[in-house]
This record gives sequence, structure tokens and C-alpha cells, in this order.
Amino acid sequence: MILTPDGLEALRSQLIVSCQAYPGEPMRDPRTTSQVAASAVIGGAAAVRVQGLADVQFTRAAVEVPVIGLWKDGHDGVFITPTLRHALAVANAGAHVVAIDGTRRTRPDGLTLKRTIDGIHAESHALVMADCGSYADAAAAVDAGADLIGTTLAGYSGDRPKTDGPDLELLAEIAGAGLGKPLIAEGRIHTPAQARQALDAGAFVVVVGTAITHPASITGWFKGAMDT
Ligand SMILES: CC(=O)N[C@H](C=O)[C@@H](O)[C@H](O)[C@H](O)COP(=O)(O)O
Repeated sequence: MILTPDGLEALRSQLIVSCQAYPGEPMRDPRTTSQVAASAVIGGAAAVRVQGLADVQFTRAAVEVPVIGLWKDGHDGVFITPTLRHALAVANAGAHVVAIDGTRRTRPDGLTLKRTIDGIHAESHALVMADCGSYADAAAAVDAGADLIGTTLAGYSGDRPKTDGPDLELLAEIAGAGLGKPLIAEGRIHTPAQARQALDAGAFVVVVGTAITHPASITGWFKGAMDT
């Protein structure tokens, strides 16, 4: 199945679940990722987002819904699918959508965002999600040819404060500008009510990760509330 820009309409107002475990964690295993993803689909996820080439491959085999793939290399600066080489590897692993750093920061391979997106489009069937950290990033990413815009890096790229919950102000700003590409709310959506608020702020679709798929964090939230 190839996902086309028109096919994205099926994701409108839906929930995407990000299934990620971090280096050194017990659940950091591609098979586990694919099982968590399949469980999310049973619960109603319209698409899933997974990190790592093997995770993309295993998850493609385990679910029928679109798979958003990324490759995190490092943990600061430009680290979400930072170069064209990373992006093409994610596409070749089977991702329907490749999520890449969509900020205006310098990329490790020196390519512009536009060159990167053009390269992905030229050499694969994958759509491109630009993980942005600000309104200016989002506008630039649309100009550069991104198929989807995400607020993934709001609060992480230095342009915006790290809000406790989702950055609803940024969502409303991007949605209000009518940039013409589907807007994905992603980042710190921790409750069903916040997912609803993100849609109400103008998001086309909502990504939830930690609050659904990261037991260590969720356990810590409960424990923290009980300790006080
Ligand atoms: C900033 C960064 O590295 N974000 C990553 C992007 O893939 C993931 O670590 C997040 O879990 C994902 O964006 C979903 O967000 P949340 O887990 O807050 O629902």
C-alpha cells in the first residue's frame, strides 16, 4: 500500500500512537514495538509512529494501518532522521511516511530541508512529515514541500517554552494560518481531554506517545502523585 496525499484524508480527526522505547530500556526490541503498535491499532489507532529501521520493518509486518517511521540519531540538536541518508533508509524499511527534523537548523549533511524533502520524494514513495518546533519552522517546511506538519519539536528546539501539556497556542497559530498541509499535534498530549483540545485547536490528527506506550513514565506519574 502506498499512502498518497489524498489518502491522508482517512486520518482526519484520528489518533496516531507513537510506540517508542529508549536505548537501554527493557522494551527496546523491534518485536515488542510491533506488538505494542498492533495493540494500539486494536484500540483504534488509525496509524502508528515508530523509531528505528528494524522497528519500522517489524511494525509494517504487524499492522495494516499507515506507519510513520523515523530514525533518531543522537539526542540533541538535529537528531530526528537528521539527513537524507537516514530518511531514505527509513523509507526503504517500509515507512509510508518518513518523519524528519523539520526545523530551520543546519542539518548534519548540510542539505537544506527542501533538498532533503525533494530527495525523499524523488527516491521513494514515502510522504514526508516535518517535525517542527515553531510557527516559522512550519511555514518554512510547507514551502520546502513537506506533506505533513507536526508540532513534535515544540519545546525541544529552543524556539518555544516546554509547556506541561500540548503547545495549544502553537497549534492554534499554525492552524489559523491555513498553511494548506495537514497539521499533526504531537508532544506531551497526556490525557484524552488534551487530545480533544488539540483537535479543537485546529489539529488535523493527534499523535500520543508516552501516555499510551511508555510504562516507565506512566508509572512514574502515578508514583509522583502518591508520594506528595
Ligand atoms: C522530542 C522527541 O524526541 N520526540 C519523539 C519523537 O518521535 C518521541 O520521543 C515522543 O515520544 C513523540 O514525539 C510523542 O510525544 P509524547 O511522547 O510526548 O506523546
